[in-house]
Amino acid sequence: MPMHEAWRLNLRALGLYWRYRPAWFAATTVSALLAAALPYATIWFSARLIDELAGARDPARLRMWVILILAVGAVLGLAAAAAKHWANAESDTVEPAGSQTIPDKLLTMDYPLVDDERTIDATSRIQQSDHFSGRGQRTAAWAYQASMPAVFQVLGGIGLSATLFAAPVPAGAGWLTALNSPWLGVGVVGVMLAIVWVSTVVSARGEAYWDVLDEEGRFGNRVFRFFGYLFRDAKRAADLRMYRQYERVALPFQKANEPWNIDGPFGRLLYRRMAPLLGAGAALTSLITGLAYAYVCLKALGGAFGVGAVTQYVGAITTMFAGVSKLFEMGVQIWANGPFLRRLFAFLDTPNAMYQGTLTTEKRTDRQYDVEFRDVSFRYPGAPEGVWALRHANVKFRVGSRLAVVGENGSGKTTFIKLLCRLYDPTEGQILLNGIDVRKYRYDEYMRIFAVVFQDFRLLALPLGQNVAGSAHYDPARAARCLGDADFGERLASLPRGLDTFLYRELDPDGVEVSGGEAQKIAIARALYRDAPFIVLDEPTAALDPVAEAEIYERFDRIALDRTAVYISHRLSSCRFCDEVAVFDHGRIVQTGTHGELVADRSGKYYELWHAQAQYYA
Ligand SMILES: Nc1ncnc2c1ncn2[C@@H]1O[C@H](COP(=O)(O)OP(=O)(O)OP(=O)(O)O)[C@@H](O)[C@H]1O
Repeated sequence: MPMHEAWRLNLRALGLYWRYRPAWFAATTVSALLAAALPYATIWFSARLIDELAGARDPARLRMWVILILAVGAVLGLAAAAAKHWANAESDTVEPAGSQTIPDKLLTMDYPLVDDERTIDATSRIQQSDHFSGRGQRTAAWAYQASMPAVFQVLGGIGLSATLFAAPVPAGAGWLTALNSPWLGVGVVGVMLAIVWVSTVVSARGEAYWDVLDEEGRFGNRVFRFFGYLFRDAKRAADLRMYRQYERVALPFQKANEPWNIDGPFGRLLYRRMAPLLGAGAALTSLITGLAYAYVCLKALGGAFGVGAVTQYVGAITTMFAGVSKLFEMGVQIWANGPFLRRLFAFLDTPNAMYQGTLTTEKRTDRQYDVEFRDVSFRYPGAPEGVWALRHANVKFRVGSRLAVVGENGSGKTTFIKLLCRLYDPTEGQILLNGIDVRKYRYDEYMRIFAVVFQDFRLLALPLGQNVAGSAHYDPARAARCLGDADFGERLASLPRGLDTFLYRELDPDGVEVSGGEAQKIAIARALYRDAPFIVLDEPTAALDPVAEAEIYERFDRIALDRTAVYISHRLSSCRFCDEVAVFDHGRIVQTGTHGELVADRSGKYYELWHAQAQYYA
């Protein structure tokens, strides 16, 4: 990647931190300035002290230099420590900006993009680089942090060593007077710069391997992430034991796909190709100290300056060149970081394709929201041509009615719900709200019309009340009422801390482990608390025992009140409570009608499903 492109990307990455916390830049800069000033002050004052010792040895002046060395050292030391403390505190504060970038993007991405293979791959690679080599956003911050002291080191070094080249060797010093040639000074600096350059080029070759490693470890990292979480998930523990999943399935897979070990491709690259280059690059810079000593000592030998100045000049030159080589190294880091940032920004710049309308959704107390599917077809992104999850669906929801959606596995029921609440947009056809295409409404407002309990709903390891209300501040009486309506009232009464009881034990040792059915009731209560005009339950009773199921259905009319209710169920007996049933088969709505009408149609799908189920209960 061209250097200017790498710079642009790194500056853009710094912009992410700037937006989050400009004070971090100030703290880092001030801290770097003070940290660089301290050694130079010590070098300068020590040189004066040594000169005095080697010369007049005036006790008053010696005392003054000693006091100055101590005082300046103490003041600068304290100031540097305070600035470092400030900079560290700022770094801790700015750290979340680094880890929040991906979650922020994922939370605002179009839903279909979130589980897209490209998103999974991109986030996996970005996090892999971040954790493994620190490449990406954090390297940009780190390069800034490391460059600032180097800049001040170089400036201070120039200030303290400028007189070195000007100080002449007296005429009587024989061949050493040759050192007075300005070209020699230029030559010495030139050779030092050349050493830094060669060392930089060698290191750059080493650093370039990070990108190769990133590519090599691409799949291995996904394996690594999967296995990293495998054992931490307590919910997997039973399966792992029952089927000896780890020994029999996971371990062989892990072994076959593990690229990290020292003998694998990863180890070969990292230890045999990259490490020697980085080592050689670092070793080369030590030549600079040798050269500085040779030049300065020869000039001192010729009588250009006293012994005190030798310490000053050697100290100044080596510190300065350490700064120069650090700046070159940072240049390499910035360059090597470019491809990683390109991937990060390619991900962050992924455009949202779903149309975001501007119409506001009317707030109606009578809940008169007419929703209609008009010839809707849908194919999942990436699904092969001709594979439709939903085909030519036509449904008009009757306000305040109960619609049951039934059908075999994979017939398109959940897809239908996801389209209804606009997690996806139809591939063909339209969904209308009060006669207007739903795409034209503001997305957040449209979503507020629905309260959905998804099949794979998730609760948080936080207090029960907050789970139900979906908010840290809520109305406890309403939350308790909704839990009661969802048949969780008795269980709530048994909890000593009531609504304040934490669910699960991740965050509270006294948290309760709720059963699958209890979790489902809490999820239903959550949907009720939302008080949306549409309530949608995707297999609301799958995990409920028969008594609870009957309870829920009996109450359902009362619970749903004047809401339009849609629920998907595999237990067809529940359809008797509904005003209408839509039967799905291979992505098509093949029948609609009441339970009674559909059961009477002996040639229909519903009849087939009903009798298949009735057999089990006969
Ligand atoms: N995210 C997805 N990407 C690609 N295909 C999907 C995705 N989700 C579902 N499908 C496919 O779409 C079809 C319909 O799935 P859907 O989940 O709507 O069925 P369902 O009727 O709800 O099934 P079930 O009764 O098992 O819950 C299935 O063939 C499924 O494989």
